[in-house]
Amino acid sequence: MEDGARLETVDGLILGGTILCLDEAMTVIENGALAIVGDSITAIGAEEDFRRKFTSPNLIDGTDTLIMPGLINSHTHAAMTCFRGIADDMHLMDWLTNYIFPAESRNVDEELAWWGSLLACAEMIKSGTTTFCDMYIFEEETAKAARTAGMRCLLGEVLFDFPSPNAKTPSEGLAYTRKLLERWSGDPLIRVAVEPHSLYTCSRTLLLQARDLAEEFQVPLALHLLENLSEKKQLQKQLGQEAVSYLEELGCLNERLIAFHCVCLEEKEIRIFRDSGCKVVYNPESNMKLASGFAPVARMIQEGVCVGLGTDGCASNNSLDMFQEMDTAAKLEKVRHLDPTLMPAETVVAMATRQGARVLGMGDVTGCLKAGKKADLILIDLNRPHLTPMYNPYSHLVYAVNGSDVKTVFIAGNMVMKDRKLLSLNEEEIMRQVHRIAERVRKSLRKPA
Ligand SMILES: CSC[C@H]1O[C@@H](n2cnc3c(O)ncnc32)[C@H](O)[C@@H]1O
Ligand SMILES: [Zn+2]
Repeated sequence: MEDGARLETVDGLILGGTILCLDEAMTVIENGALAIVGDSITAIGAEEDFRRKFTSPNLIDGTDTLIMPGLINSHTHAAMTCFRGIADDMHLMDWLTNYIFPAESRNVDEELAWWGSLLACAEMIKSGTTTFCDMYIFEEETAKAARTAGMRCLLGEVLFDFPSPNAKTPSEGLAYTRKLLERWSGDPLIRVAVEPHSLYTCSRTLLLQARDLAEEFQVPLALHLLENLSEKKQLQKQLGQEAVSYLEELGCLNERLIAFHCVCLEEKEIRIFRDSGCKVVYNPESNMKLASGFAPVARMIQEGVCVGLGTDGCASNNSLDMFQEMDTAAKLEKVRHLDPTLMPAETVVAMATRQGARVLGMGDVTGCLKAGKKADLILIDLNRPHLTPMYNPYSHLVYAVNGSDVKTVFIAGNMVMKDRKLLSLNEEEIMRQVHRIAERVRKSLRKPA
């Protein structure tokens, strides 16, 4: 519009700041501006132009901020915030079978799933995550919590051969998943996946039923895969073949498969994953803490596998801060191969945004800033000593920024945090409730098994 002409009113308008679009061209706009209408971005451009074109009742000053797509935590177990620090410094199978599974069977109920998921949402929004992929127990509670928080989510009830606190049999787990799929169908923020836990906890029959359900609803099929060498060896013995060839035989290898961890994926299997469009989520902090090993992440990316980034749950990380995860993701491959050129900052930021969205089947919706995409974005405060000066914004995001530098967060056009104040959640009340739940968890640990 020309000077003097009427300004167009938009629902939200950010003026000023450096915008990182994270589109294919990795567009960066200095002194940028962004307009929001409804749940979507309608325009991105120069501050100078936008001041002459737009006005809004919700004007945000972006000066001295980095504006980027909200981060995507592609693998977590949200309600496990209630088990943060419950058992550390042990091997995966010891940790899982002797500590985590028993603690879960004694304590996980709808109440824990609800408050634990709300706490996770609070932690994630406060550290810049706008979308997460979840696997846990009583996922209806997680869905409702994410909806309350205003977060975008792909989630699924965990499926096991053995009873979970929510499903006495695998059939009950599948029926619960079907209900989730039906109930949340068409929701603007919540999507449902079918999520068998792993190849070592699910029978062939259960995996085939899970595959069929995912096929029927055309949704992702997500599972833990080859998390460490002992799992690989156990599966070789149990199945008489490699895990990936077993998944191939079961007809699970397609563009809807999401495999978490993949520490022990071989070269040949990386190419099979690429050719069948399977997606991978890299969890470096969990892999380090449980000493699971080094996933061949740089090789997967070089070969063209779509790889996202995830924190895993709060009992194996023990934080949901994706900035911390990006820092580790960038450094671990460097030290492993003694090659500092591996996993450059731009690649890691793309994993936590655009590629994460593709992994979750949401590439058309979120993961980059572009007109037409949903307005899922964060503003990072640069006016801080540890972020001064800034030569390269990607370097800053990976090596210098931490979650508490996130100032303001929009998801689907709604402001869910402003100037570090959560607008969709009551942080104090959530922490109070989780303290209360932790008391009963603590007592249950003192009882003999
Ligand atoms: C995640 S819901 C199902 C089940 O998985 C357990 N779990 C948490 N983290 C991991 C991991 O890294 N590998 C395997 N299983 C994991 C969780 O405690 C639940 O019981
Ligand atoms: Zn996990």
